[in-house]
Amino acid sequence: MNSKRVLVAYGSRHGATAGIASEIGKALREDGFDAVVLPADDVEDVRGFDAVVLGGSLYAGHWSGKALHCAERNEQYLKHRPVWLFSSGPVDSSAEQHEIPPVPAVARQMERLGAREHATFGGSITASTPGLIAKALVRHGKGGDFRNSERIQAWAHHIGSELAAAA
Ligand SMILES: Cc1cc2nc3c(=O)[nH]c(=O)nc-3n(C[C@H](O)[C@H](O)[C@H](O)COP(=O)(O)O)c2cc1C
Repeated sequence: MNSKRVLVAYGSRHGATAGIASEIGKALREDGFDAVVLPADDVEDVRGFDAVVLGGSLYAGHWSGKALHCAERNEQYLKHRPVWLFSSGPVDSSAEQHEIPPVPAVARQMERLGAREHATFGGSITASTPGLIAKALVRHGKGGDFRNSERIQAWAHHIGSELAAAA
């Protein structure tokens, strides 16, 4: 067991991003890290962690406010730790086809925190997603679960290898 503690925090409205965070946490635990997965709202202090992965879902071109506030609240400590950011959203295969850059607020956080990398993962809208827009999208055949476990796990193991190399 690697003694490094890694926080995987997420801002999610309906659980899709929480699922991605949980896969990242699982992959990091497989790599021997002590990975803890928490909703971004519950993160009060990151000082107990050696590294942080923070992600949020995209709505109308904006990153989750929960993830953004978590980054802002903890800025002074995140700056001194290795940080990775991710976004989740596209309900199509675009995230598989090309790299989707961070939206402007996330790009600013990358800069402020000196974050190592950003990744965009596909999102999910299914019949159980609440909200009129989500329901309409599903009705018109535009829903689906585009979270790609293989890609999520590969990114998490890549983070794990960077952290192990820095040991
Ligand atoms: C009203 C609405 C607006 C959305 N806007 C975006 C968007 O601007 N960009 C994007 O990539 N995905 C967008 N999505 C897709 C969501 O980001 C996707 O469903 C995501 O997996 C939701 O994650 P969550 O359940 O963790 O909140 C939108 C979804 C809805 C319902």
